[in-house]
Amino acid sequence: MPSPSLVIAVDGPAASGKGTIARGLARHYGLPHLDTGKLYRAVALSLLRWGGDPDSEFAALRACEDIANLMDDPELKSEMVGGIASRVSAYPAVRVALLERQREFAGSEQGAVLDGRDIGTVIAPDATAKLFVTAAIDERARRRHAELTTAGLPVHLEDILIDLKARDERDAGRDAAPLLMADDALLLDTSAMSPAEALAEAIRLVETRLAT
Ligand SMILES: Nc1ncnc2c1ncn2[C@@H]1O[C@H](COP(=O)(O)OP(=O)(O)O)[C@@H](O)[C@H]1O
Ligand SMILES: Nc1ccn([C@@H]2O[C@H](COP(=O)(O)OP(=O)(O)O)[C@@H](O)[C@H]2O)c(=O)n1
Repeated sequence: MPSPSLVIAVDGPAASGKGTIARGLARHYGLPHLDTGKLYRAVALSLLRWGGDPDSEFAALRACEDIANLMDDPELKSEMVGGIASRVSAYPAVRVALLERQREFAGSEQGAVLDGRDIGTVIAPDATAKLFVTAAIDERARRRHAELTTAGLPVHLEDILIDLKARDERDAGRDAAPLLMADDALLLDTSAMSPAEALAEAIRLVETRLAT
């Protein structure tokens, strides 16, 4: 049985493997998992479907009202939606609109695993264990390319690389909750690891936190 309030924060840049690790940690410790990137992607998709302007904070805020039925939409995975998500997620009003449900999830009595960009810094600053997952940009681009190709989306590796670099810069450079490694986070570079090796190392790092 997991500790009743075990909360694990997993942050990192796009396609670093944080979602795979977060899902694996949730399975290992028997905890519920929230992929917070899906919330921002759903806002982006809602905006796209309705024809709202991503340059308008007001339009992006309106798009937040209409995301419940988009959470399992296959189009969420596209790099186009990811790119718009990284633009609308820079708006403070959008971050505030999505804050409470993430805090509630992180505060659940049964504990939780959340992955995103600002989990260890803003959403769950008191998390039991914080991991900052990263990987070399070329490796991340290869992984995302393989993922999207397997899903049947026609994409070019060079375009993915350009998109990921732009998204990294936007996510790290914004004023509102930028992508930032928390002071007390543990770094996990998965560049040369298989998914199974990365999960084993993540469990080892969480255990070191639980032991202290
Ligand atoms: N260590 C790894 N080695 C190779 N591929 C990986 C590894 N970790 C994840 N992947 C694959 O890379 C893609 C992106 O991983 P994901 O966990 O979704 O990243 P993120 O949540 O950081 O965007 C997925 O297709 C996943 O299966
Ligand atoms: N906690 C979070 C999660 C995602 N995001 C934004 O949402 C975008 C999509 O997030 P994601 O986690 O689905 O992206 P990937 O890492 O899976 O490519 C990111 O580029 C961020 O701009 C955020 O700002 N804060």
